[in-house]
Parts: sequence; structure tokens; C-alpha cells
Amino acid sequence: MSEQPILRMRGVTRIHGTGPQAVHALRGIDLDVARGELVAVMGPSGSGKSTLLNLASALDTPTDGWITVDGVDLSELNPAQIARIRRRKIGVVFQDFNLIPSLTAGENVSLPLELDGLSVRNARAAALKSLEFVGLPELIDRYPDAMSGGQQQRVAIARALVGERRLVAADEPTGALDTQTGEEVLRVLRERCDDGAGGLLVTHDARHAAWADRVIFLRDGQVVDSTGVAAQPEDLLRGVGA
Ligand SMILES: Nc1ncnc2c1ncn2[C@@H]1O[C@H](COP(=O)(O)OP(=O)(O)OP(=O)(O)O)[C@@H](O)[C@H]1O
Repeated sequence: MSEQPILRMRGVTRIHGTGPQAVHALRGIDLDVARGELVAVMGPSGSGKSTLLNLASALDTPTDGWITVDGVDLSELNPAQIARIRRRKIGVVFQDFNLIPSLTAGENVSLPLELDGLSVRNARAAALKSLEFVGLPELIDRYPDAMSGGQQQRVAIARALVGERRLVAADEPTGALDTQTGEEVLRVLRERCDDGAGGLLVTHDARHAAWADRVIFLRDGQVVDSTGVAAQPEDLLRGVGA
């Protein structure tokens, strides 16, 4: 089966700054993330993990190389199209969860869809589905200051992933969270991938990487190692027969 990957990066280089201050954050990265696949990105501090995630989620542009998301070459999009693909196709979970205090949970979650022109009614239905996904449908009409920190984080996850996201990404999502909410982020990412999205998970924690199908290791902006795609049952059978 030759289905096109959700995310494709080829020869991706990112140099921050210029002249003597230039930092080669990424050097010629090739990476594919298939539909249904969650890929963990590990590596020491400064190895380029966040830069890679920002590029994949169209928050930043490469100095060299190209990136496609769901078959669309990001370099060919104008800023309005980039904003649209980020609202529709790419969901990113950050550590900080800036919910808008004057909006309810439901309004916070449905905002990206309403900005995209969806009717209030359809956006609210999608928000409810996304809040159900993180286990908080009953909070749809509650304001952020009447929620616990963990609940706010889960609402932020629901907002990041509302609608039909093809690529879901999280940068060290568990860093600032209690263990239970951290697990929740990983579970939601995993489920979205099982439902057909492609996922990227930046993490320092091998236990979190264990939720992924595959791990790539970065050092000095290059992929220095990767675990293979998990063995398929037929490979195992072949191994037994050999
Ligand atoms: N906006 C920027 N301007 C200049 N240099 C930057 C910028 N962003 C990142 N860098 C540099 O690029 C390199 C890679 O940074 P990046 O944040 O991608 O690494 P990381 O692996 O995510 O690190 P950490 O695990 O500490 O978050 C580092 O040397 C960093 O200092």
C-alpha cells in the first residue's frame, strides 16, 4: 500500500539567525509520518526537537528543504492559507494552556472552527465531541476560572484537537502537568492517531515515548538513530519459521 504520508519532510534545514550568531538547529532532516502513526522525537536539550515540531506544524518555515502536510507543500501557501491549514488540519498541544477567560469551555474549543467560518451550531457540536474526547463534556458551559488546572489543560487539548485534524503534535506535553493529566494528553494523542491522524510527540521521557510506534533521536539537528517501525505479525511469523 503506498498511501501518502500525513507528514513528509525532506532535506529540512533550519538556521536560526545569521552571520556569526547563526545556529544550525536542523540539518537535512528526512521524516515521514504515516496515517495512524505516532512518532516520538527524543534527544538532548538543544538538539532541535522543538524546531522540528514548529516546522511540521507550520509555525516556522525551513531555511532549506520541503515539508508537506496531507499532501500540501507548505512552502506554496500564503499566510492566510497557512492559518487555515493550522486551524483545520494541524493540532498542536503546548504546555501552556491559554484559554480565553471570558469564554466558556465550549466557546474556547469552538473558536478555531468559528474563525474558519463554521456555523455556531456546528462548531458547538464539534466542541462537544472534542470535550467528550477528553472526558469533560459536562464543563461545556463553564468558564476557565471555575475549573481546576488539570481541567483547563484538558479543555486546551480539546481546543487544539477539535475537528478533523490530520496531524497532531505535542511538545513535551506532560512537562508542566500532573501525572494524570499528562497521561491524558498521551492517551488522546494515541487515540487520534489510531483514528487515522499522524502524530509527533516531543519528549524527554522514555516512558512517554513508549506510547509511540517509532522513536527518532536527534543530536545537533540530525537524526542519529531511530527505532524501526514495530514488527508486523507476518515478520514475526517469518522469524519463527526461519
Ligand atoms: N528563535 C531562535 N533563535 C535562535 N536560536 C534558536 C531559536 N530557537 C531555537 N534556537 C536554537 O536552536 C537549537 C535547537 O533548539 P530547539 O529548541 O529546537 O531544541 P530542543 O531539542 O527542543 O531543546 P529543549 O529540549 O531544551 O527544548 C538550540 O541551539 C537553540 O538555542
